[in-house]
Formats: sequence, structure tokens, C-alpha cells
Amino acid sequence: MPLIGEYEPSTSQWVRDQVDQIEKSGGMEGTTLRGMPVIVLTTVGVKSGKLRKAPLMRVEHDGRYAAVASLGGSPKNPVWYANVVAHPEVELQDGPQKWDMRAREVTGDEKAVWWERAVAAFPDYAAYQVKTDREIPVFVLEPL
Ligand SMILES: C[C@H](OP(=O)(O)OC[C@@H](O)[C@@H](O)[C@@H](O)Cn1c2nc(=O)[nH]c(=O)c-2cc2ccc(O)cc21)C(=O)N[C@@H](CCC(=O)N[C@@H](CCC(=O)O)C(=O)O)C(=O)O
Repeated sequence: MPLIGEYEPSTSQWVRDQVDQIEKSGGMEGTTLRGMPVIVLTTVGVKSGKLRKAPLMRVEHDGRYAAVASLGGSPKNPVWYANVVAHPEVELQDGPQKWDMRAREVTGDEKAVWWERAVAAFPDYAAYQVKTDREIPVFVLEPL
């Protein structure tokens, strides 16, 4: 069941622009960052209840995806992290396809496996984790 609610664009202009480009092209344009594939994660705002959309690097394995709350290695989690914790039902757009997914945060060995996949897809994640004492959270998104 697709998420219902009013879309509230990100306060970050380059993020808003990339979401717009992906959505307006039906997922055919704007789907890369420095040549690496990008997906769009839609979450429900933990306070506003509005729909929030965050482009993330595409990390996929056997129909499941990882959402890596890296925020460039900043000391704090991205705001969407709290949204997903509060509302694990999310929507993921990968190119022209959209799926309703359930997110769960992974830890331990399972996280290690997904972290390896994430760094293989986007090597900067490794540098981000070196840059911060914050352990960068990883959600696994599984189709509902
Ligand atoms: C800027 C901020 O966004 P954020 O949720 O912190 O997310 C920051 C970034 O992670 C997000 O912009 C990502 O899209 C950045 N980003 C990546 N970010 C990542 O963390 N990982 C990635 O792999 C990644 C890749 C990526 C690729 C392309 C691109 O364009 C951006 C990429 C934001 O939108 N804040 C809103 C609030 C959004 C929100 O969810 N509000 C909640 C309330 C939150 C609260 O106040 O507690 C609500 O609506 O209820 C605001 O300030 O008004």
C-alpha cells in the first residue's frame, strides 16, 4: 500500500533538485551521483507526518536494499533516520520502479555483510565511517 501524505521537499536545494529530476523523468534521469546509481527513499516524517524523500546510494542484493544513514560522515544521523525508526514502512524508487518496503536496522554480522556491499557500491562510505565516531546505521529494506 503506497505511503499516503503530503510531500514536503528537503530543505537542501541539491537534494530537492535531484528528487524532482528523478520523479519528473519517471526514474529515467538524475539517477546517479558521480556515475554511481542512486535510489529515492520516501519516509514518513516522525513529527510532521509528511512524506520526505531522500536520494541515497543504491545498494541492492537479491531484491533487498540497504539504506545507509551516512550523511557524509557527520557526527549526527540524518533526520530521515528517526523517521524510519518511527515508521519502518517506507517506499523505495529504483529507476522507474517503486516498491513498498519495510526497513529494519541491522547489526553485528548481518550489518558487516551489508556494509561490505554498501562500500562496494559507494567506496566513500568507508571514508565517512573513518571520519566519525558515530557508527553509521544501516537499514535493510525488504519488500512488503
Ligand atoms: C536536510 C535534511 O535531510 P535529512 O533527512 O537529514 O537527510 C540528509 C541527507 O541524508 C539526505 O539529504 C540525503 O538525500 C543525502 N544523500 C545521502 N545521504 C545519506 O545519508 N546516505 C546516502 O547514501 C546518500 C546519498 C545521496 C545521493 C544523492 C543525493 O542527492 C543525496 C544523497 C532535511 O530534509 N531536513 C528537513 C526535515 C526533514 C524531516 O524528516 N523532518 C521530520 C522531523 C524531524 C525532526 O525534527 O525530528 C518530519 O517531517 O517530521 C528540514 O530541515 O526541514
